[in-house]
Amino acid sequence: RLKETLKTHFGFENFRSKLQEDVVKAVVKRDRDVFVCMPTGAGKSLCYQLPAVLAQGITLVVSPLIALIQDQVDRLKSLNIPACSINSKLPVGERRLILADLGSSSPKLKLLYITPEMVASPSFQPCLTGLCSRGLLSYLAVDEAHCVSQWGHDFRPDYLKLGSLRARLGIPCLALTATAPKNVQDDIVKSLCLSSPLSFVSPVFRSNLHYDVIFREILPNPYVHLYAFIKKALGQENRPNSQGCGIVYCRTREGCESLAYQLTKLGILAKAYHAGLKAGDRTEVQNEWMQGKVLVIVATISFGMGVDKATVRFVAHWNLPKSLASYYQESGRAGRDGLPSWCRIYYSPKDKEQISFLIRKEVKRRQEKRGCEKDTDRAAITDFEAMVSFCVQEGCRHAAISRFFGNTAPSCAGACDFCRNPKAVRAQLERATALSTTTQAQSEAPKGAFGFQPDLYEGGKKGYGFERYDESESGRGEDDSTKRKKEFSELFRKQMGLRKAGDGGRQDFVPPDASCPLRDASSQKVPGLTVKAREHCLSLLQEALYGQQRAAETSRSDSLAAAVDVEHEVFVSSKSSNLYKAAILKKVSELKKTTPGVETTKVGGESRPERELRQEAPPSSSSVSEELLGFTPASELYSMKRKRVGAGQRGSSDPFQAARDLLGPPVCGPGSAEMKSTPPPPVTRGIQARASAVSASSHSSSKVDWGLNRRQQKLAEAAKTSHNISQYFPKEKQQWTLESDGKEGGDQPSAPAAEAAGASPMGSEGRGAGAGGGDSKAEVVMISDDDAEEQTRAEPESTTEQNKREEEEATAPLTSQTGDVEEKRDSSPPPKRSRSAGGSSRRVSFNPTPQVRALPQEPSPVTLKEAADVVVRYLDPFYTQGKFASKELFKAFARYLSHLLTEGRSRGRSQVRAQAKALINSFFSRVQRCESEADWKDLRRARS
Ligand SMILES: Nc1ncnc2c1ncn2[C@@H]1O[C@H](COP(=O)(O)OP(=O)(O)OP(=O)(O)O)[C@@H](O)[C@H]1O
Ligand SMILES: [Zn+2]
Repeated sequence: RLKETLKTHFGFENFRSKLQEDVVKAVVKRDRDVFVCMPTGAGKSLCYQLPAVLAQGITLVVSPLIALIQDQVDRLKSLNIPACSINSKLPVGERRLILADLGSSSPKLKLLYITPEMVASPSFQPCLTGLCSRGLLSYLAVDEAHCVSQWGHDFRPDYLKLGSLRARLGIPCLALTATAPKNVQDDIVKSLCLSSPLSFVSPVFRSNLHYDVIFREILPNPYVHLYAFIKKALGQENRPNSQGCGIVYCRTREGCESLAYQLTKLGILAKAYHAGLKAGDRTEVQNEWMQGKVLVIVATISFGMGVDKATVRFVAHWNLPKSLASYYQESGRAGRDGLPSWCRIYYSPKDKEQISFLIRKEVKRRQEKRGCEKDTDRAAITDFEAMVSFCVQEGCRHAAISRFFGNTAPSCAGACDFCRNPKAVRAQLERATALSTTTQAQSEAPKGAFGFQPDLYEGGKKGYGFERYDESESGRGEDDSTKRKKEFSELFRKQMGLRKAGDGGRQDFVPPDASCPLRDASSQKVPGLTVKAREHCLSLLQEALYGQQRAAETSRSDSLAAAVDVEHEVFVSSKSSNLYKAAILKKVSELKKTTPGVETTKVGGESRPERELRQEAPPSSSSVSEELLGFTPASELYSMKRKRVGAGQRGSSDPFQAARDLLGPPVCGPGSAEMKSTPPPPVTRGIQARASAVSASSHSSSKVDWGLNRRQQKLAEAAKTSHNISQYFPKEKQQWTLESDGKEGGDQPSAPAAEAAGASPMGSEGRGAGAGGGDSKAEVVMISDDDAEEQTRAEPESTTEQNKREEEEATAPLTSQTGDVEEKRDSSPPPKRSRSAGGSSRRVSFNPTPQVRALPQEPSPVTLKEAADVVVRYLDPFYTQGKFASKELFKAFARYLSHLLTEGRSRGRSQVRAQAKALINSFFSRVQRCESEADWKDLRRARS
């Protein structure tokens, strides 16, 4: 009967192994709990899926990742096996249907997949209790069961709740894992309350996997080395059309992008995959890889769980994995078809240092958070030590893995570099040692195993700084962030002090975590500025923005995206760590000033994070020096508001606010030494402040430009003599009046269009924080990189990990274009703008001229954003076809073209569309593949 079901339902003639058969037989008996530890790809899923099909009732399967679940459910559905999942991403309609089936007397469903969080969620309890009381549950299967163990490499606190679930359900339980050493196995049995389970544990050894380790630092050109390895592994040297493919794991998102680029440049089409990509992009890349259109995927560890591809011929690790257990799992994705496959680590001692630092940091943070130490705290350290040992040892790699999992050393038969050629391994080690001795000439000899200083580690629960799972860190309050900051600085100083001892100020930049959302996260452009400090500043900005945008119902992820932009803007224009911090601080306080109903815990008139930063910021006089150095104080920047850039500026903000500002007290301190000695009248200062805002927004950070255009000068003159300056705001008045009418919408794109353009909920208004119509800066921001992407690939991001977006590219300065745009704005009619309810209501209170409502509306020309929309749409297919050497180039080109199309006289939409199409087509008829910006230097001529 088993064989028959295996064939009719799963299409397999036989069990994959005797072990698989034995497990299935034991499970269908239903008289014992079962524990299964089988290598990756051994066919564990079938061990519960087949019994589930045969059983009366429903099998509840707990799995850690929604993506993994989705994959399994899709596979089962394709086999016509009734399976589904209830999770947070499920559309309401589908959820209702599933619950209806589960509530019926004889549900059709055979397998119900859920995450551990869902199992524990109150909303799921009635359904669970109903199923249980009606005796409709047949099995509880716990996949990736090592997540229940605090000794395991992927401990997941919610898995701990499964013990009580198991006791409550009273049905046979099956726990499955591929990566569980003895202590983890014991922990699983204990934590899941398995009662004297039948254990099926097969050795981890997979003879078809060939392991080796290459010391990256001694290679003349590591990229070329990797390229050669890939070529060889894919057999392309001899068989150009072989079906194989491979994975390169990188620790950071940035690393993925640049490595994919390097490989593609060398001739192997490789694409990056990481949580910073939009969901749609990730799916696209994964599909292309699954279908063999892209041979190499360069991914962070967010890729691979549940990916069942048999022909993975190699798995390379460009960076050191966090533990030997995870390495076994990740490398085990190779050779699932049983054919020879290659697993390589590009080892680097620098990498080791950085990762061990991150591990220690995370360990310490968690310990402090918990307030005590635990026995399991050392697990993270020892697992990482085992990983390092695997790389730097002189011994069989397979034996190292087997020993780690408690198996006896297998007969490797040349399936690792050491067993194949021990001399070469030794020679490599010697060369690496010699190299490190040279570079660290005077430095203190590292203590402890593999250069660690064990007493510094003091254990750790689970964190490595780059967890696999999307574990929510919600609830981390201000207190915690303060603590983290302190702890980080302490640990950092201590570590760096230790490392620097005697080595003459070696580079001590701590690299970003894999999930670091900062743009240009690895850049060391600002001396002394740490990634951590930048992250902290980002969180302050995000909080401020979130508070400000709440009225517009902007989500946290959007405020993060906006914060990333602002932070990056400050970062690129800062020359020292202190100036950077001061600029951030000002931005934060400025944002808070404009936040309706600010909810910050103020201590002594200042919020805690602000105070904290201020302690590190330069004295207040620095604002003067900042300006002299070319920095514009944030109070003048209004970067998150629509900036008013002088009267008549198209789409500029509330005229009354502007007038009030202009006539009121000075906005900020003096802007230059010259101004300091002869302060101009307030109105001029107000305008100057705005002029400086334009200057800053144009990224002309090297000088403060006080030049006013004619209109602005006129305005200043008028303001000196009269308070009636409204004549200079006719268009704005019209705009304001329409807005104050309470109409939301105006010229805003329709909802789907806005979404497609990346405008919802953080499109043009989102970035402006509901503070007014679009100005030139806002327009520039609008077609900044992430918007450009969103225009074609708008997809909601929902998991925590997905929301941690990383913006890799620096926003191009666009200085010249900005100037062009501004010129045009002066003479072009203002577009109507929608604004948030919050923004609108604030302005209504200043409305003295409702009668202006009747003013005729002028037609709105195509805006920069709309042009960008069009451009990206036409350009995207070319990008997809690999016609751009990099994503940066694609974006730069899109930006350039958008500006080009909106330059000069205003155009209608269809005109812009036609021009964009013609220009792009003619460009690619001349240029085979866009390799540099020089390729489009003739485009302007082509247009004219
Ligand atoms: N009896 C069988 N005959 C042939 N193929 C099988 C058999 N059982 C399972 N497989 C196939 O083996 C592959 C691996 O199975 P599965 O995904 O269950 O592995 P796993 O042990 O869960 O691996 P991982 O630990 O990586 O999740 C799948 O493509 C599955 O369809
Ligand atoms: Zn070996």
